[in-house]
Amino acid sequence: MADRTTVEITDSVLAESARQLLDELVSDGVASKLTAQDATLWGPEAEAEASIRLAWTALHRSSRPLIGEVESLRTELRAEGLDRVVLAGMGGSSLAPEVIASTEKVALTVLDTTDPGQVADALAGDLERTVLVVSSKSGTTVETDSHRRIFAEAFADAGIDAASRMIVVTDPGSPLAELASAEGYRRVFLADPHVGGRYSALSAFGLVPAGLAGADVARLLDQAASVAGQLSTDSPDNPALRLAAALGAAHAGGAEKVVLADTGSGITGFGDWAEQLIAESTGKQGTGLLPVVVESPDAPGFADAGADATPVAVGPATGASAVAVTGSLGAQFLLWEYAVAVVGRLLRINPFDQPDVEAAKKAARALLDNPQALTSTEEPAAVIGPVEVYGPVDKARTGTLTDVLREFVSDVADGGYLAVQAYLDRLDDASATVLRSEFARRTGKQTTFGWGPRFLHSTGQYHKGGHPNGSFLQITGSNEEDVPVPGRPYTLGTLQLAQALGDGQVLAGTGRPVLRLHLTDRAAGLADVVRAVQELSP
Ligand SMILES: O=P(O)(O)OC[C@H]1O[C@](O)(CO)[C@@H](O)[C@@H]1O
Repeated sequence: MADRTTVEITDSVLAESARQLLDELVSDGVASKLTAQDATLWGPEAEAEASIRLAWTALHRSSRPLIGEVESLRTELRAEGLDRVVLAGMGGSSLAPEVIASTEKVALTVLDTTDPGQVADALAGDLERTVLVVSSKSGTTVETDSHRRIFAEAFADAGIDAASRMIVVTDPGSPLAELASAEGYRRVFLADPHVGGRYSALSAFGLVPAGLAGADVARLLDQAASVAGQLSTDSPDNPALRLAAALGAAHAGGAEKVVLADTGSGITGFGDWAEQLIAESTGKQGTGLLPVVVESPDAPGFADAGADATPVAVGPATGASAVAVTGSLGAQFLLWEYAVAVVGRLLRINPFDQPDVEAAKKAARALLDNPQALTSTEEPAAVIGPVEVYGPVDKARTGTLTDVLREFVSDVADGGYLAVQAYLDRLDDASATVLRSEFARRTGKQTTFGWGPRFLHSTGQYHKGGHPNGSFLQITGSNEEDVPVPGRPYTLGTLQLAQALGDGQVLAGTGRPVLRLHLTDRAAGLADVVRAVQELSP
């Protein structure tokens, strides 16, 4: 793993335009003020929120006591034969531990889905060996609460004392903290409430699940500590200021997309974590940076990035990258957090709120309260084999799936983007991910891919609040089996559909184009959709 933490701006034009911003950031003392948790950096409107969101700058120190606590709990659990860790958590409550665990190659089953099949597969694992980490800062997130209910019932059905298998990470005083104490859950880790979800990688939210799964969390904090001094220095060599200046200058020049490719960082899946940090922090008030996570530096969107995008290497620079960021995982977490907070200042937005996420949650809740709305009225505009088409398509021109998609992509704005949103099983339906590169190659448009509802807690903020130039392709699927949510009048399948339709309504309500393809047979439908995209002209 590359240990030296650097930000190299290899594109000379970008380097030149970043220089002025960098000088301003240095002379304004932004790095030292951020380290000192100065809440005035984002203007008066953001000050109240910022004043309760900046403790992450010190987590490499303040999280130290967790190292021993996590290690001793892990030892205790292992001694009881509990070595399978399942994590229920959305967005900031699961993305960091997933990257940490994958990078260290330790097993962690992450549940950030409402797909009934995927949850059923996790339930079918060996419950005798399982602990469930329930992570939620607010303690109210519907997906996480559903997973907790489902696992509690499954443990009980298997004759296992559920409370003894529940480990909670939450903010003090949250409904989850109260429930955990009322139910006598095995262990509650209370996190620092002055750290927001997407800045919580080095807090209990990142460290507890990853550490219980076997990751070396002390090393992670050491890595972050090793770069903290550099990040707090008001100097043009400060890597976070360099990254912020490069991204800010690129945005000012019309490149609002940040295309992230791993170029040999030694980190697995860093883009998925960075995606939430960038999109939820900056994508609001009609502005922001859209993260586009691609498969490799050769993938479409990176090597052929146009004027609307900046190719950023996570790892050493390549011929195509404009910016390259190297460093160990702990160092990169802290570096990107600093950089994105500083980009918030450059874009004049509050990087610590997510105002448009709530709209989709509200729409989903309304649909759950009126479940007939999910099943009854809407007729598909077309049914093409195992694929139902929903949306404003021209029926006269929709003979084949390729026709439908051709019409849809022809409307993607110039310099806009296409977002593929798959409300499917990210393990069993993993082949859906090829749609990102297939669309990007054939349309020449920047294309993102997200699993629903996971992306709702990440790029979902940008989709609704960021630059209004996205087109949205939702993919939903029939469920062979469904999973009831104990104590709730709905199943996971109903919740999943309500989330897709709710977000679709909100997107469409802002005038953004939305097309939904519903797969009545997932495998056959996905194969047809992929084939149809491949038939679009390049
Ligand atoms: O930790 P919580 O409160 O369950 O929230 C999960 C995620 O949901 C969001 O609040 C909004 O989608 C994210 O910012 C957050 O990381």
